[in-house]
Amino acid sequence: MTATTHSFRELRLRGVSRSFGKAIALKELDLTLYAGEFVALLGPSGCGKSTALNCLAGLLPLTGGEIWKDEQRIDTLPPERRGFGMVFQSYALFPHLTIQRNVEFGLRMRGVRLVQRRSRAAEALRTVKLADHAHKRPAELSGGQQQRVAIARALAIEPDIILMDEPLSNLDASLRVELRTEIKRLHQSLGLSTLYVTHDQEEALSLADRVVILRDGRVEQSGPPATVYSRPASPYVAAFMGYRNLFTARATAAAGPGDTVSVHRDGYVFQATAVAGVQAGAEVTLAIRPDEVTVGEGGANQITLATEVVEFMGREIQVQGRMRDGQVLLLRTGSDVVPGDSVPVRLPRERLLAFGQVDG
Ligand SMILES: Nc1ncnc2c1ncn2[C@@H]1O[C@H](COP(=O)(O)OP(=O)(O)OP(=O)(O)O)[C@@H](O)[C@H]1O
Repeated sequence: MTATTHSFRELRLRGVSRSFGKAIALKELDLTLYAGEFVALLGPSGCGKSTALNCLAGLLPLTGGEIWKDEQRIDTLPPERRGFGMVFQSYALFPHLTIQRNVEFGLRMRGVRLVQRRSRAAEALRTVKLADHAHKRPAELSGGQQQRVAIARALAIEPDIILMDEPLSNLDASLRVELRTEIKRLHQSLGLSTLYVTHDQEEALSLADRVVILRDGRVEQSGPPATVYSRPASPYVAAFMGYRNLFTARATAAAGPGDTVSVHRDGYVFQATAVAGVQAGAEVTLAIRPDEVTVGEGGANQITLATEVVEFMGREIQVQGRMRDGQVLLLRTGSDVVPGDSVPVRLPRERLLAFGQVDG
């Protein structure tokens, strides 16, 4: 298949809400997808990701808000007229149909004639490198191959946008990584606009041009992978981005966004980087990733860690220890550390983030 010519500029969710009785799954969600973009909707279970995708696809009616594709309002259209291809966690293939017929299915529903159907399905199967399996039935393929069939089926209808809901979740670890690369390759070669739902930060960061983190049915942060990874906007996003060390301290002076802020905690004084403005005397949450904590003497933010648990991780080890005041700290290092050691470690100022305590 050749690179997509986009038939729209932007898809816009405006104040989209969805409730189930008293439970609010989406709260006035605003979200824009630009043509050609790969956007990952990321968040923990229950934050509203699937609801957002299903509202978009027309599988769930909205209880508030609107969805627009350029100047066309589409939340009032039936699913098949919205121009989306869908890929689900469960491959949702028909077991009694051949792979070829499964891929043709959406085209048949749209009244595409047999000859054209055949050639478009064959082309989609070539794109996902499954042309040789066209005559087989789903049960004869691996999980990863079945999901590629589902992707081919979505591609065959030549959608404006592909919606993917946790497409890799049913696969084992090695297949997951393999198909992730395949999805990235398809996006790079076809330039298809994609909205991809996942709870896996690594998947979101590796695939997407832009990551949107949802919290309780609202956008908590939206930005390029490198930004949400190194500059999370809140402790909630930080926790999701692998900042496994989160603990409180108190600011000794006010600081603006990006400034160095001095904080103290139980006899320790740390220099940290303020993510947003911090008031003097305010409680802050400090966040640092285990792989940013360094072992060794020297420099500011030096503490001694009483090590408790050491886990072998391949190139590195993960160490769990306690600070003098009992606070648990995780680090990753190539140094030789054993349980029961007293190890000097440093929390580099530029990687130790301080969040004002607005949302816990
Ligand atoms: N059919 C339903 N009836 C009642 N509540 C629902 C229904 N579907 C979703 N919810 C609720 O809406 C909220 C958002 O659910 P949703 O499935 O969108 O979350 P999610 O982020 O996709 O989570 P998961 O990854 O577990 O699917 C949750 O609190 C959920 O319990």
